[in-house]
Amino acid sequence: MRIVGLTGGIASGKSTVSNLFKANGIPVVDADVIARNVLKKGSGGWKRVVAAFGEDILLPSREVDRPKLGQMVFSSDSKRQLLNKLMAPYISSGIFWEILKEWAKGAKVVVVDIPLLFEAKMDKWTKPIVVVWVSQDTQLNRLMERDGLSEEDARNRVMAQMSLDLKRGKADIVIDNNGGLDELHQQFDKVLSEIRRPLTWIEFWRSRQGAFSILGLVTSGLFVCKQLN
Ligand SMILES: CC(C)(COP(=O)(O)OP(=O)(O)OC[C@H]1O[C@@H](n2cnc3c(N)ncnc32)[C@H](O)[C@@H]1O)[C@@H](O)C(=O)NCCC(=O)NCCS
Ligand SMILES: Nc1ncnc2c1ncn2[C@@H]1O[C@H](COP(=O)(O)OP(=O)(O)OP(=O)(O)O)[C@@H](O)[C@H]1O
Repeated sequence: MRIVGLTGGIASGKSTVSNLFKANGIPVVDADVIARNVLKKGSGGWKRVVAAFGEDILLPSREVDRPKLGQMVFSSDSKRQLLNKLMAPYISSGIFWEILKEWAKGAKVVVVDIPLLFEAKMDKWTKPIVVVWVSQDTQLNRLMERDGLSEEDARNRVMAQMSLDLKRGKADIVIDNNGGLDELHQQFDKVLSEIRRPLTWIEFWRSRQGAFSILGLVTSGLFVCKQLN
């Protein structure tokens, strides 16, 4: 199986690109969705985060007040690192299980959309790595517009991540998303054909089909040996 890493910065356009993958029949594992489930009321992650940050971060429904927690962690490095440390094991195991589900369904290619792919050092598990890049001005403008944030809050969120220029340097494929959606679609078509190229042998052996082939080979090898003895 080919595990494609999709990353970028906040509001650089990862979800827009992952929707294009889904529309083309490629399954996407979304780390933001997994992280949201980790904070669902009563879950293990919720308990650890409430124990560390206090009940002040809860709404009357006892769900986490996400904007409030966001305000806290994006304006304090130490609080953000604490939240990352508490949630990381749940997020990485959630990603692992979602990939395993796709493997069991027989997917040959899966895209994992992880905003903090490099920061969390998960890049070693994915190949190729696609970075959705925009200039900092475009990023801030799109973030302020989409989430209704002040410039200061938007900057805090952008600064909480590795710079997009640094991520761009680590990419196998770069999507420049500064232009309009038409330009994005044109670049996406090229990325799609790259992602769909035939699997390498290693990727094939990692797929469900490959694993069953190995099992079949080993079983028939054992059978032949038994007949010879
Ligand atoms: C702080 C929280 C509650 C704020 O929730 P909110 O609904 O406002 O934002 P949302 O979850 O939609 O995230 C939006 C974007 O913020 C960025 N972001 C989220 N968490 C972090 C973080 N810890 N460090 C840097 N950037 C982050 C990502 O680019 C993400 O796509 C939430 O982001 C969270 O639980 N973060 C910690 C989990 C995490 O690391 N998520 C990233 C998945 S790898
Ligand atoms: N090429 C484009 N032209 C204009 N607007 C765009 C383009 N690409 C994305 N956008 C808009 O920019 C905003 C951010 O895009 P998107 O939500 O896909 O980013 P993201 O990287 O997934 O963000 P996050 O990290 O917060 O999940 C959205 O409002 C989206 O509609």
